Amino acid sequence: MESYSFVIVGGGIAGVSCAEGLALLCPEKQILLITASPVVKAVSNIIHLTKTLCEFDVKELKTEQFADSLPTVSVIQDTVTSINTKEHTVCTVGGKCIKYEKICICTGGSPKLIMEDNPFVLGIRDTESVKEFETRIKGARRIVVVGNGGIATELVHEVQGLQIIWAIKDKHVSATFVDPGAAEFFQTRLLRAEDKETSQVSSPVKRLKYTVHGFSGMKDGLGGAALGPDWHATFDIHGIHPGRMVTVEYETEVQNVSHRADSTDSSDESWPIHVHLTNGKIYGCDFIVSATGVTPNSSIFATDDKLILADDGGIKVNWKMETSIPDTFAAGDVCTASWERAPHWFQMRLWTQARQMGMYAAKSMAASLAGEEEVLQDFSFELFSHVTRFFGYKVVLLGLYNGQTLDGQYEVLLRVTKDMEYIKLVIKDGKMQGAVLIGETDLEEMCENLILNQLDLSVYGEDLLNPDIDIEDYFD
Ligand SMILES: Cc1cc2nc3c(=O)[nH]c(=O)nc-3n(C[C@H](O)[C@H](O)[C@H](O)COP(=O)(O)OP(=O)(O)OC[C@H]3O[C@@H](n4cnc5c(N)ncnc54)[C@H](O)[C@@H]3O)c2cc1C
Ligand SMILES: NC(=O)C1=CN([C@@H]2O[C@H](COP(=O)(O)OP(=O)(O)OC[C@H]3O[C@@H](n4cnc5c(N)ncnc54)[C@H](OP(=O)(O)O)[C@@H]3O)[C@@H](O)[C@H]2O)C=CC1
Repeated sequence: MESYSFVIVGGGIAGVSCAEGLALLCPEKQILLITASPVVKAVSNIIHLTKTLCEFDVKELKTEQFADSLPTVSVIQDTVTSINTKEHTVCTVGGKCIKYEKICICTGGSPKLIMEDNPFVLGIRDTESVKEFETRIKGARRIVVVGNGGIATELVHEVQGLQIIWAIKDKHVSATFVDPGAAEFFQTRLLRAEDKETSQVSSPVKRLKYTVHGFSGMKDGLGGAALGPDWHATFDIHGIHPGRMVTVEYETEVQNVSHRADSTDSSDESWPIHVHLTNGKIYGCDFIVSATGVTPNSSIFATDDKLILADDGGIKVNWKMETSIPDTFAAGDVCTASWERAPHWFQMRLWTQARQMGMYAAKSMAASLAGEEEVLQDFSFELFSHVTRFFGYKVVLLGLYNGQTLDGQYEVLLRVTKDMEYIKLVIKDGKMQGAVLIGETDLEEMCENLILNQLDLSVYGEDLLNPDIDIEDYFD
């Protein structure tokens, strides 16, 4: 039987970062990456904006290309069906059984759709699903987007040439990421009717280009690795009309859908599907995008011993990224951080965290193989940090940026310059707990430091955000 020191399951950012980390830390050990997808996702061109905040490009590499780049890493494209944790063996659909000493599960997540099996309900996760979306949108006049997180926020801004009904449970848009004030700040760009390409709001794509040649889909219907920054940039996601129109339906959910011709909406057109919202409105549309979160792929293969799962379905991991089963680690979207967290960090299923967890799992696995007891936790778990783009603006989120875990016991310092910047600082007992920085604020480094060092800022009061005072001078 083939045997490896380390086996990693999954070729997304978490699995690839884990493999790269192990190759670096244990150059004499053999590593195997098993992935259902024909391409793997690797990080490149990392730009550190602060200690914890970084931007990077994502490359899609064919499995052979990735294996060629690291001499001790082998890659097979296959689907894992079972892991025997006592025997330390992993078996695949392709009939392979492989022995390992340490294994890391990085199988990601799948879209959690509002209606599984309804052909008019699409989820977006990997290249294949965006291609399906691209095909469907070509002839579309109207779509209903359900969900109020990352994908929905990006879609309503990027999709052109058709009417979008955005149905959200909350009182404001993009609630997974921002507060009502920031949502208000986005409003002009959200409702702008003209074609984005002819307006000033589009920003150049600096990062990822997805080109997957000869990608003929996945074995066993398993999804590929998740998309990430700028995923929409290389797909043609235009409907048939010029411009676009977004109607937001607030505080509502989808009650049911019907295909009946007698379901009527306010238009006189005929539609293949009608969406009945809990607020009583009915919208006919060409299809529905369910951008309603992810379910961790934690139970897609058998294990002899039961992996303990968290309430959200993720595999519980401790601060060393160890699961409940010895020699079995997990990282990325599939796992749920179940250690006592630093006060300003929490888990969100993001690209950045998948990378940090994959790299850190590698460190832990290497130490475990070497019998080293002590592993220092990575600095990145000290502070939640995320940088992205919403509605054409740079968005930086730091620490408890929405007052998470503070039970409403905090103050907010705000500075808003219409169409330019939105800065929100979350302060408790005079100390900064979090920040939302939208636009080119250049404040990320200072805010990061102030959250980490918990300096008492009471004496500065509102001067902290006084545009006439260069507050960075205070803290040099
Ligand atoms: C449209 C979209 C946009 C996003 N944008 C951003 C963003 O701007 N910023 C950000 O930080 N995050 C973003 N994310 C989230 C980010 O992409 C994910 O959090 C991250 O990629 C998760 O990485 P992962 O390696 O844990 O999982 P995945 O990327 O899902 O990889 C899982 C891998 O496991 C393989 N696999 C699954 N089951 C098996 C099996 N049984 N056997 C073998 N292989 C298996 C899969 O084929 C895949 O290769 C976005 C996600 C989506 C869907
Ligand atoms: N730029 C970025 O950083 C991006 C990040 N991503 C990441 O990719 C992953 C997938 O994105 P996405 O699908 O948008 O997931 P998110 O977790 O970001 O958002 C899911 C949204 O759907 C809502 N929701 C859940 N169930 C229902 C339901 N039955 N009916 C109506 N609304 C519902 C959630 O509300 P509630 O929370 O109240 O349940 C939430 O608003 C996430 O991990 C996300 O963080 C994706 C795109 C861009």
